[in-house]
Amino acid sequence: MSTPDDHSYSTHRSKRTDDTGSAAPVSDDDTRFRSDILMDDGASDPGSVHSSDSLQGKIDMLRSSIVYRIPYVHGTLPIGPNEEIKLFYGEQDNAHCIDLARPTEERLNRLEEACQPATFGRDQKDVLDETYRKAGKMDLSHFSTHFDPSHAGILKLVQDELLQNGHDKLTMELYKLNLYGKGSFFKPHKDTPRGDKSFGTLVMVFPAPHEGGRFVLTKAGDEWSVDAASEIFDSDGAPRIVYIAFYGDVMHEVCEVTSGHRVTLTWNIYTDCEDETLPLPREDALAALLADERLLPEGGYLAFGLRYDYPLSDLTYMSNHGLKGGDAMIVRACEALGVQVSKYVLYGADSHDDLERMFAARKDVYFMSSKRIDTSSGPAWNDVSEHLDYHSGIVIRDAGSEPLADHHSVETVWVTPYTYRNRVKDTFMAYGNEACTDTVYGNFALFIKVDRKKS
Ligand SMILES: O=C(O)CCC(=O)C(=O)O
Ligand SMILES: [Fe+2]
Repeated sequence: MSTPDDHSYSTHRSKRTDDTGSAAPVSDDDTRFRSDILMDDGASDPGSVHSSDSLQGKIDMLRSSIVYRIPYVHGTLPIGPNEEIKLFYGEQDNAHCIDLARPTEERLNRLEEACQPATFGRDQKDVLDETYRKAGKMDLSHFSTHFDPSHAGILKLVQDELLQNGHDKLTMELYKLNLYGKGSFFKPHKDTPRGDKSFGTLVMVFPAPHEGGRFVLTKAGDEWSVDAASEIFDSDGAPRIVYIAFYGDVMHEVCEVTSGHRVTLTWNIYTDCEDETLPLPREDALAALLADERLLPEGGYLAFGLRYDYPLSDLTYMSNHGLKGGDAMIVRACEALGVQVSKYVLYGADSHDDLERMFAARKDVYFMSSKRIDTSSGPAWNDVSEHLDYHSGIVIRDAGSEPLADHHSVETVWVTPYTYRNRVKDTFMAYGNEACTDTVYGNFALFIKVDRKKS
């Protein structure tokens, strides 16, 4: 198999961009961000340009050094003139073979007939709903092929782009064949994570002539699209394969195929990554900020909202080394500086009515806890705050904001916006007229403690 000849980026339509002009995710519906409350150096307007010497300038510098990369890689693989990509399918005594390098229409029609209607996962069930996904599929038990994307250099390329390292730490497993005839499509969805090591998906589109079937990816307000139909033949008409690999938390869609056959194979990508394989951080920006005594003069926390979704519902048990992209860069920067970074769960005014009352509905105040509220055991509580006090939760508020009247609170500077994407739901025992269960919601974020020991 030939090696990839390009991995150009496809059409990119940024719905929102940050002030550096990059495609970094910025404040979204699921984030809140107040960089306007840092008052000690007078830099209060988040839209203004801050000198690199100002405290706000240093915070901006750190934020922009945390690169949230394009969450997918895409390109084409040339197919040699004598190369065949044989795919066998069918039953004993009724087996067929199709060469996916140069499939004829007749063979594509036969393959289409052998496919089943494609189902998809909804509420932990496999459902058939042709208003959501109309396509043919063939499970692995019904076909086989010698084609292996890692031999074609794809594994290395995906690692370099999505893991940003040169070591072999990802693995791929062939998952399915999909065939989209005229009128077929798959509406926006995220792929079901297959275990804790789930990293993403690789889709390969083979050179079966078709029109339509654009592949659209969206993440944090940005949108990209790959028009494989126009890429499966080069300018001389030679066939090639189009590949698209993306992180598991990227929403994607196959637009309607208007003619021909769109044939894809998909692979699940798994990670076994260790910390040394993760992206290199700009630890100097973090060092400069931490060294600035104007930052949190009374001590407090630097906080970072998580920008990626994680397959584990309980991030407590996931090591920091399982984080991705820009989230992983924060951890690497801290490790390079010997600074501890911790994941905490935040419970705010929107987590529970008790907290809304306690925090006077303020959106910048949270109970911060190293543990999720323990649902399974323990005594019943009069209210959520007692519960959190028991777990040594501390109250944080945005730096420079009004202290709370009834609770000691610690100042926090958010470097990247708080997000609601890794939300946990816990039930606990509460006292009412009768003992009953109650529900509280929390979100994970990353924190660096800033100590200011007074001499
Ligand atoms: O066939 C494709 O292009 C993508 C299919 C897909 O998204 C899936 O099977 O989850
Ligand atoms: Fe998918």
